[in-house]
Amino acid sequence: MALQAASSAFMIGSHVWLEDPSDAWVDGEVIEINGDEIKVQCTSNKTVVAKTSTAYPKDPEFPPSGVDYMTKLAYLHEPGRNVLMLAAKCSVFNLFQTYTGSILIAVNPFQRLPHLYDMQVMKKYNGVALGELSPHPFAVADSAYRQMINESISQAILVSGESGAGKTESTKMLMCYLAYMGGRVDNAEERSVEQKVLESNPVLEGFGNAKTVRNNNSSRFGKFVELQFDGRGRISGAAIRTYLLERSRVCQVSDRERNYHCFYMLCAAPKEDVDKYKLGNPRTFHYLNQSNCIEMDAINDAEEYLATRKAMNVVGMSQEEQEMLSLIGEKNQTLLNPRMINPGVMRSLLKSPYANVFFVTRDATITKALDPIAAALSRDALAKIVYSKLFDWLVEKINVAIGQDMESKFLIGVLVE
Ligand SMILES: Nc1ncnc2c1ncn2[C@@H]1O[C@H](COP(=O)(O)OP(=O)(O)OP(=O)(O)O)[C@@H](O)[C@H]1O
Repeated sequence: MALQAASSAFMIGSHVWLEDPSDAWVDGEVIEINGDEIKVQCTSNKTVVAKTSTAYPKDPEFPPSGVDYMTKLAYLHEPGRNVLMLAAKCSVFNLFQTYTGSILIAVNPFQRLPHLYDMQVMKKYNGVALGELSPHPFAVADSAYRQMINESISQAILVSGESGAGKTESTKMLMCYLAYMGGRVDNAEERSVEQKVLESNPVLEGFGNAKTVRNNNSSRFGKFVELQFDGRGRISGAAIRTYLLERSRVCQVSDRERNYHCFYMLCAAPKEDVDKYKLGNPRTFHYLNQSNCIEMDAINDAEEYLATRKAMNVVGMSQEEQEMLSLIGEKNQTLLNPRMINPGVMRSLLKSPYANVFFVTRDATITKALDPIAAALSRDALAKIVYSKLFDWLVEKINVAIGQDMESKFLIGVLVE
């Protein structure tokens, strides 16, 4: 949000922000006004002449330790926001989070800060009104939980922001807190619903996340996580609804980005699996080698493969179902309804450089040769459909494993857009 001051608002002595090519923003005091230009004595001691239209007013009272609430800022504009974030980074506890009204604005810290999200911190936020303690995702989750209990109304939390802003991480924190509040303690032997939701994440991320220019682990789908509660506020079930998976990525990858993680994981699987599924170097696959980015420093595909297989076991996927997923590399037909498509025909269709369009009538099979471009387009269209069906199937599988409670009294939904 940018509220730019009218040029006439500046007087000699006004405090202003000016954009600076090396320091991003510099602040100072107006010492001269000449028509539409102002001369500013900067706090860094240099003197700058700038157009009044490019200057932003500065709040001289802004506390160097920062503010908890954005609404406490006199001016909401780009330099003010930057200063706020800088101040937030410097403060002792209130790292990277602020409120504007009842909306929490969380800035991606790009570093792990476990001391801000551990059990002790959860205990601290339990039952405390929003705004009493420092801004935190736990405070938002607590407020939703309390309102659900006190007013007997289901709640929804919207997590919004640009790619890489930290939506997925914030959602995990919200889930952890809600799990802490509504966790079942009656059967310690059995894994709880909330545990299953969190444990299913690696599977969902393996097939729905990819490296983009902005985020090494970008979710390429929208998600609505529904936590269901009984009348006593205990979690009784959960469901994950996904929407708008980015299908084009399956067959088209820009440079510096990657296809979905699962493809690289499969290629980095232990040798016996690679041989079994007839996989190999990812650079030999057209859907993977369109981009130069194959390996990533931050992600070890071989380890991720094992972690994902483990998570598949945890969410209750049988060995046979896992094998079926692995076969996507070579035999797409296994994922299609076998009554509709003959596996042998499909194999020859996909392997042939001149794929055929075919129609099966009661009396005959009619085939028509496609030119290579049309054949490649058909192949891509098929791959996209197969992949999105696979993803939907996976989500359904996860939901069965987690267990929905059709009788639940309330729910708290977390929508990640
Ligand atoms: N609170 C946090 N603590 C530590 N690291 C974080 C936090 N939030 C984000 N990050 C880091 O930033 C990366 C990107 O965050 P995240 O995946 O949550 O973004 P996103 O908004 O969900 O992006 P996309 O829309 O592309 O999926 C994470 O992989 C993590 O490394």
